[in-house]
Amino acid sequence: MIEVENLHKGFGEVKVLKGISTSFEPGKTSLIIGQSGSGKTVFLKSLIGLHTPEEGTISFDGRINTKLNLEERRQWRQEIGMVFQGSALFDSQTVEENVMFPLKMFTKQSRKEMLERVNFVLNRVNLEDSNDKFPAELSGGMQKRVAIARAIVMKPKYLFCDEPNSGLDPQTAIVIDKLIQEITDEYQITTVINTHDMNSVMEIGEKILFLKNGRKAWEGSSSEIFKTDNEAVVDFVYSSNLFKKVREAYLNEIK
Ligand SMILES: Nc1ncnc2c1ncn2[C@@H]1O[C@H](COP(=O)(O)OP(=O)(O)OP(=O)(O)O)[C@@H](O)[C@H]1O
Repeated sequence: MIEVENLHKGFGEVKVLKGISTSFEPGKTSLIIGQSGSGKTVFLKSLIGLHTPEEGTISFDGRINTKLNLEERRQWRQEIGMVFQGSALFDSQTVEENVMFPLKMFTKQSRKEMLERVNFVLNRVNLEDSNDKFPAELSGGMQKRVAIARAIVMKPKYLFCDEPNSGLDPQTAIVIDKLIQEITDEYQITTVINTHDMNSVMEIGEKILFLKNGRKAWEGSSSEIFKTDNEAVVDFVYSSNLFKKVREAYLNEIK
C-alpha cells in the first residue's frame, strides 16, 4: 500500500502539487488523469523518489521514502518496477539482455538463474522466441511487452507506468492495459499509471485519481466516473462526443 499525505512540490515560485493525499492498494491498477500541466508527471516522479516533497509524506507499506537509510533505500528501489513512455529499451541490446539488466545490476544470481527468470517473464508477457531480437525488430506493442517484462523481472511490489499506451493503436493499447492489470492482480502489485487514454480509464481504472491544477479534484473507480456529476471530471473526461454518448447510454441503462 502506498499512502500519500499532504504532498506539496514546486520549483522555485511555481507551486505544482498543492497538498495531495491519497492511497494506492496492492492488486489494484490505479490511474492518474488530468489535463496537461496538472502535475501528473511531477506526482509520479515524487512517488518514485525523483522529486523530494517540500511538504508531506509518501509511505510504502509504512516506510516513508525520504526517511530511509542508504541500505533501506536500496532495498526499496529494488521493489519498484517502471515502464517508461516509449519503452526506454537499450537499442543495442537484445530482448534477453534488456530484461536481464536489472537482475545483473541488483542480484548475484547465476546466469542460469537469471535466464530462467527472464524466460519466465518473457513467457508471461507472451513473448517467447524473441530473446535474440533487438528492439528495432519489434513492433511498438512488443516493445511495451519487453518493457513490462523488464519492469517485473525483479518481482516488484510497486509498478509505475508513464503513458504505457503512447504510440500504440487502440487495440494494442487495450491488450497492454489488460496485461498490466492481469499482472497487477496476479502478483498483487501496487500499480500506478499516468495516462491520457480515456479508454484505459474505462477499461482498467480500478482507482482513478483526477488532478486539476496540482490538487486532487476527484477520485473513484471507473464505474463511479460514469455516475459522478463532478463538473471538473465531466468537463475533462467527457469532452469527447463518443465518451459523452457512452456515459449517457450507461446512465440510461442503470436508471
Ligand atoms: N523540473 C521542473 N522545473 C520547473 N517546473 C517544472 C518542472 N517539472 C515540471 N514543472 C512544471 O510543473 C507543471 C506540471 O508539469 P507535469 O509535467 O507534472 O504535468 P503533466 O500533468 O504531467 O502534463 P502532461 O500531461 O503534458 O505530461 C508544469 O507547469 C511544468 O512546467
